[in-house]
Amino acid sequence: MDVDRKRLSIVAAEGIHLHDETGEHVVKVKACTAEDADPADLVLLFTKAMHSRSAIASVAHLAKGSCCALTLQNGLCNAEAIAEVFSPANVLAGVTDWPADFAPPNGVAAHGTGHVWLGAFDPAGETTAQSAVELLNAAHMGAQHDPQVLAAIWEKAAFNAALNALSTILNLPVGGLDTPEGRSIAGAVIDETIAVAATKGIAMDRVRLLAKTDFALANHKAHKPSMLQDRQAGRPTEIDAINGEIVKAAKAAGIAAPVTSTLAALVRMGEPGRN
Ligand SMILES: NC(=O)C1=CN([C@@H]2O[C@H](COP(=O)(O)OP(=O)(O)OC[C@H]3O[C@@H](n4cnc5c(N)ncnc54)[C@H](OP(=O)(O)O)[C@@H]3O)[C@@H](O)[C@H]2O)C=CC1
Ligand SMILES: CC(C)(CO)C(=O)C(=O)O
Repeated sequence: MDVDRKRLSIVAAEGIHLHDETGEHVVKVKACTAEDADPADLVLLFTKAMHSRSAIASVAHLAKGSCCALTLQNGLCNAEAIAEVFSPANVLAGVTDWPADFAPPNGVAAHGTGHVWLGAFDPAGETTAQSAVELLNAAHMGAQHDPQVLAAIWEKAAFNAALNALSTILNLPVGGLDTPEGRSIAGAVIDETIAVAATKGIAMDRVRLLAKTDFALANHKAHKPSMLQDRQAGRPTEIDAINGEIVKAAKAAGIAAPVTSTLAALVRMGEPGRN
């Protein structure tokens, strides 16, 4: 499902052209707008975070019976947006580190393999979360059920608040951040986010998060984070849903998050319409 009718008609006619390390694959799919969508077992919300509310509202007619909705988007508050439309027991949330770029008009360029970690938004949804894991693994997505998925979502937000924001400010792919300065700024954002999450009772795993950051710096050197892709295409970024939500939570808890907040301000200064 998409909002762009021209793109939908190309995808419907020619399929999605997926380029990965094994070559090019053409995947035929039914492509349609939300109003033409058939009843579904699982809806995956994969817009940018600022479009979550409108996208999920457009599929409200699918939120019946046991139909579930899963977000693997970056940022905080996407699952909450889904839960305004779907019953909380049918909301699944998680994160992914699969790196990919949209290759217009109907292509996707994948830059290496990745994983998915997902869990239930409400304890009543844990069995459904397991079924979603099995479904994604039938498509070799490297999915795992994570009963502490809120911590994983905050860890991903910390990762993105550091690397996506820095990469966007510097106009450099991930490999360009692999300097002592880049690592030090990323480490400060990670520590600030851990402190904010702790005030909400969320225990982030600092060692795991630093290891993921190291892995990205070493292995995803050519990847342009989605925020940088948005900036280069002249689109608004997800800065409010990532750094912005961390800073908002820090303020609510009465603690400082100066590095995360400064990166947010620098990214906002370059948003479309600001200059
Ligand atoms: N790219 C990556 O490698 C990764 C991305 N993510 C996260 O995944 C999410 C999606 O990212 P990505 O795929 O890169 O984003 P893109 O911007 O490439 O794709 C989002 C698509 O959603 C469309 N869209 C906008 N509004 C609606 C709507 N109301 N209904 C249906 N479709 C809509 C957009 O259309 P239009 O272009 O016309 O606006 C666009 O085609 C983001 O949260 C991102 O941070 C997470 C991990 C990796
Ligand atoms: C690909 C990945 C995991 C790292 O940059 C990402 O989340 C993004 O690009 O937004």
